[in-house]
Amino acid sequence: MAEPMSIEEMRRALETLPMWELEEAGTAIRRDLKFASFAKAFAFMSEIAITADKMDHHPEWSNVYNRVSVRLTTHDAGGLTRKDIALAQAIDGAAA
Ligand SMILES: C[C@H](O)[C@H](O)[C@H]1CNC2=NC(N)=NC(=O)C2=N1
Repeated sequence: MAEPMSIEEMRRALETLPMWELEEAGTAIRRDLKFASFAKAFAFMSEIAITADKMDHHPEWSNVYNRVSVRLTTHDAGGLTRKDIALAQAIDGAAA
């Protein structure tokens, strides 16, 4: 099981993810995305759903029309782990 990250490790990882906000408790990160259309938002979610399932690491997310809100945390570890950072990087890559 992935271990929660140390504060220092988290700080360094988040420097590479400027679009993500760390929740106050320090146990999850969030990013809000906006797309040109519902179809584009849904295509993004479909792509990430496949990636996340391959990684066996799944986002908490919601979609309203062309917006997608994503929250990443590792439930098994009760906090942020390298798995969340890897999924955030995949999400940034798909949204670019
Ligand atoms: C059994 C399975 O590997 C686990 O339940 C995985 C599935 N996806 C997961 N996703 C997230 N975000 N956190 C987890 O702890 C987690 N655990």
